[in-house]
Amino acid sequence: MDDSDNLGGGSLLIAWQLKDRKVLIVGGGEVASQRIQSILTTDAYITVLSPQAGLHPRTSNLINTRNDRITYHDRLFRGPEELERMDMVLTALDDNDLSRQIVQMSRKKRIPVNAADIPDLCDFYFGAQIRDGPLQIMISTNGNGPRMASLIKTRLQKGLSGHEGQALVKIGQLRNILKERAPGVGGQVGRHRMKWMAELCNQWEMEDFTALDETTMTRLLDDGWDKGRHIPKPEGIGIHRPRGTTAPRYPIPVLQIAIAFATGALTATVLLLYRGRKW
Ligand SMILES: C[C@@]1(CC(=O)O)c2cc3[nH]c(cc4nc(cc5[nH]c(cc(n2)[C@H]1CCC(=O)O)[C@@](C)(CC(=O)O)[C@@H]5CCC(=O)O)C(CC(=O)O)=C4CCC(=O)O)c(CCC(=O)O)c3CC(=O)O
Ligand SMILES: NC(=O)C1=CN([C@@H]2O[C@H](COP(=O)(O)OP(=O)(O)OC[C@H]3O[C@@H](n4cnc5c(N)ncnc54)[C@H](O)[C@@H]3O)[C@@H](O)[C@H]2O)C=CC1
Repeated sequence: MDDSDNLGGGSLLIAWQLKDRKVLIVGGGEVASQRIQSILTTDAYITVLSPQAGLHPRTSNLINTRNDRITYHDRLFRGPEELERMDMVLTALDDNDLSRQIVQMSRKKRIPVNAADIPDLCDFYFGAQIRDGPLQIMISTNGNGPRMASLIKTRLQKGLSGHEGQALVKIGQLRNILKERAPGVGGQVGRHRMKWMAELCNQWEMEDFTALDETTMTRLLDDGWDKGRHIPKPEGIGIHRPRGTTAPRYPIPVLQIAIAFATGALTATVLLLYRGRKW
């Protein structure tokens, strides 16, 4: 399908940086506990507002163990003053009217807001998440099927090797060292860096990156970047893929061909036997 057939009606998928920003969560039930967990991964400061009696055990636990990031107030929401200096507001309430009012207050102050019980009024939605180190995958159905988002997540997880996060950590380190070695923003040097990094990612297997260390990274830059910006083979700079992580390049087609062959042979045999049978 052509992408241009599909414009409009979607949400912007972005990786929102919230480090040291202030997030208000009104409510402390199960949904709030999930919100807290999601926001904690961003290193934001969280304020939770809810009477103690309404706290889910997971919320209580997070409040107790993460008081470096979470400020808890054991009380009901008081009014617009709660929103002062907040960068984001989330409601996870069993009170739809209050949730609606908080959305309106946030909008007046131009603070992005999500109300767990009123999709139509949300500035943004949460989604199902797959995380592996720096790799972050969000599955959004744009409000259509939250549970289905979770099931699609499980399907996608099965397609990952488990090495992506580690590979990305190494790639991040390598890119930083390369920027130190060939400094400058934009221009010719930027274009060369980008071309070399893109080629390296295209030519190496994901697992090769996981095996990089300080020595082999230096060797890769000495023998590759410095010598005409070429891409060395992993073995050429002393990288031997860790045992058990060698992913065959085309595992599924090979298996499919084998199954198709076996099925074909079996069908032919059955047909021959059937034809040869005297009734
Ligand atoms: C619009 C949105 C707003 C927002 O919350 O940002 C929203 C809204 C609502 N969810 C409701 C119900 C359920 N939500 C879940 C689960 C999740 N909900 C999440 C996101 C979102 N939920 C946003 C859209 C995301 C998208 O469409 O992609 C996930 C993905 C992420 C997260 O919450 O962090 C997380 C799964 C994470 C994971 O497992 O990985 C389950 C399943 C379960 O609990 O097992 C159920 C019951 C079954 C079902 O309904 O599917 C209801 C009540 C409906 C009613 O009353 O009938 C509303 C309000 C309404 O729809 O009116
Ligand atoms: N977006 C999503 O993924 C989902 C959303 N929902 C919706 O999210 C909402 C919350 O769900 P749960 O956490 O399961 O509910 P819950 O009943 O466990 O929690 C409600 C919380 O609101 C607090 N609260 C109530 N009035 C308050 C006030 N005036 N000030 C401060 N805190 C107050 C209570 O103390 C409690 O902590 C529900 O409206 C539900 O429909 C439900 C499931 C999934």
